[in-house]
Amino acid sequence: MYAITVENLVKKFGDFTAVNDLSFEIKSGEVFGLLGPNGAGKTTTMSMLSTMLKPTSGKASVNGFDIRTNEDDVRKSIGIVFQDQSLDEELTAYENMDFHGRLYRIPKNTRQKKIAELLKLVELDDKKDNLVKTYSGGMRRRLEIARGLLHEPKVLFLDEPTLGLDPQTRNHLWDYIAKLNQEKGITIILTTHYMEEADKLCHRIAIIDKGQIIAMDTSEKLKNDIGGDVITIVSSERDNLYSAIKSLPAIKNIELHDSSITIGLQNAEKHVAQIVNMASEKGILIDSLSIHKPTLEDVFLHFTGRTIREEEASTKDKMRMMQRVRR
Ligand SMILES: Nc1ncnc2c1ncn2[C@@H]1O[C@H](COP(=O)(O)OP(=O)(O)OP(=O)(O)O)[C@@H](O)[C@H]1O
Repeated sequence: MYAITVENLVKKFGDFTAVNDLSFEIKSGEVFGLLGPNGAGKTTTMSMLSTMLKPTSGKASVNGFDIRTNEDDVRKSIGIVFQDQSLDEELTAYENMDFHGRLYRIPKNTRQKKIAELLKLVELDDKKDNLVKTYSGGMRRRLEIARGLLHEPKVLFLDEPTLGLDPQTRNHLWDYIAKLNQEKGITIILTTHYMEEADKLCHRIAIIDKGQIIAMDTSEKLKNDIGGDVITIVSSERDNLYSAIKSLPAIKNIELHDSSITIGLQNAEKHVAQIVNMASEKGILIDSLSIHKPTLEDVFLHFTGRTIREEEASTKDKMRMMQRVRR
């Protein structure tokens, strides 16, 4: 049983293709992640699936409802927590929840019961009468998630759920999201540019770049596919080194980057001496060498030749956080 099916989805803004022929399925009860750098097309995809944006072409259904012809039913069956904060700062947490419940026409008794239950779930019940403007970033996100669940959606959309939060708060929020999925069986689709977040939370991950899915699987499988280990070598003579070692039989894949060479292979410790010896026989200097288990960053690098560039992302985080504070 699929919660979401997407077939050849495309979104163009003028001549620019932001989402380019995406196809995937999400099973009921799954936590599915769209991982990619800024501008990859993640938010645009989520906006189309949640009916906030019309696709240029392609098809998708959410909880069995067509996103093009059955917008109301899609909306009623999903909860959304998007990047830009939409809480009313001048209201308390309870009032924010209550307002949302009224919008969805949830009867008073049920509403009161659900609000109490959800505020407890996200551990905000003792702060329910405090104004949201006194809340920290992490508390606000938890409240947004609780609010998104008030009308009992089957699918929850989380767009960059931990954007701009400190690592401790981020960890805390991951626990809530995992708990929601396990205890309530809610299907979750989330976007992130934090590899650790995708790794920790998602049953399956679609790595997206320039509007296209470049790889999709479980985190473990994606990492295994590029070799059991990764050796990263930094050398000013990396072109020569690349030519010298590229045909070694143990090497599963080898890539040349701006400042390094990455090698995917099994049992790296067995082969590292051979690589170093070949370099020294040719008089090639190695500046540094490291061995590690593949990460999702290695997977991204493997498919795109680039890194997800956390630094750039964090500049954007800061800008967004400043916008939030100003509101
Ligand atoms: N309304 C719009 N008009 C024109 N271009 C747009 C519009 N919305 C998004 N884009 C462009 O589409 C591309 C994908 O944007 P999108 O927001 O989906 O990326 P993203 O992967 O979610 O990254 P981010 O986390 O930065 O939002 C970007 O190049 C963006 O500039």
